[in-house]
Amino acid sequence: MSAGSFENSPVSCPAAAGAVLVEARDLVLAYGHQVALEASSFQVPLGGVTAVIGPNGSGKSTLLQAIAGVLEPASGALTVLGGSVRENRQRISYVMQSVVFPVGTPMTVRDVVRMGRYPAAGWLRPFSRADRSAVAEAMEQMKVHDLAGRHLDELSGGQRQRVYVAQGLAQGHEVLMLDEPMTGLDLNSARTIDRIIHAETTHGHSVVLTTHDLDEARAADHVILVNGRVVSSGPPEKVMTRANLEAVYGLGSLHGPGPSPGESGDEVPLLVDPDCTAEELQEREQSGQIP
Ligand SMILES: Nc1ncnc2c1ncn2[C@@H]1O[C@H](COP(=O)(O)OP(=O)(O)OP(=O)(O)O)[C@@H](O)[C@H]1O
Repeated sequence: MSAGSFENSPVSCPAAAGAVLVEARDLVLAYGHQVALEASSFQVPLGGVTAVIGPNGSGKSTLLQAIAGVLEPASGALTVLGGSVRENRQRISYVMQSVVFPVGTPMTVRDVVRMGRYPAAGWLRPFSRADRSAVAEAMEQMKVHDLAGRHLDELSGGQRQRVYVAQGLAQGHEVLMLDEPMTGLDLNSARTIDRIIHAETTHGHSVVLTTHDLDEARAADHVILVNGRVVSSGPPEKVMTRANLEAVYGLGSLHGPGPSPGESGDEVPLLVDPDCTAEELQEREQSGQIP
């Protein structure tokens, strides 16, 4: 499914106007000496859905990891929820792109979802009634309660993805961060996650997700376009301009003869549907469907 909607309804419980979820100043992110995100300054508003888009390897996951406190900035300043990432870490749930448990790990769905409570409950404290009900509710929300006793190994990729999101929900949070939550999901699973995203925002929570689906990004409240740095950050209509998308996805070759957009001020007709996803465009380009 192209989520593309977040159920298409307005956020019913928006955060205070002007409130800020993330503030970055000259933020540089790196793995050792390898810089993944060059100096970038941007803001993310509190509340609603923020979509992080960009080509493969452009730094989307890296950016999420930094906001979630998994990766320390190499330099620059990063504040989340008005304070340091460290002090606000527990207010953020982070669901990785592909949580990797080694094959054969004897963990059930329930075990994995329960792990979402550990940051709050600690590893040693016995589970309280509130912990148990948070786990049960998260499994119900993500429709994995029927699978509670099954081992992770026995699940399909889409079912596993729903379990990981349930783990994030069980944590209890103000900010839910999802790395490519819709990738590889069938229509029903994608709808389930779409509904959750919508429900989160109606409760005044913020959702930050990465996606390759440009329709999904267009349905977001805020978009961050990355390509080794934050190229643009703002409302979708400001960020997802044809010029920006072409510059980042390198779609110049998709145009017919004539000046590049922006050179003449005229819109140049695209040879492909501008609404197709970046992945679809890449596939068509590779298969020679697009000159
Ligand atoms: N653990 C790591 N160690 C070293 N380099 C890494 C690591 N993780 C990512 N990188 C590099 O950092 C850059 C950004 O990677 P990142 O995973 O953030 O991209 P992405 O936009 O999320 O990509 P994709 O769309 O393929 O998921 C890439 O050049 C990648 O090779």
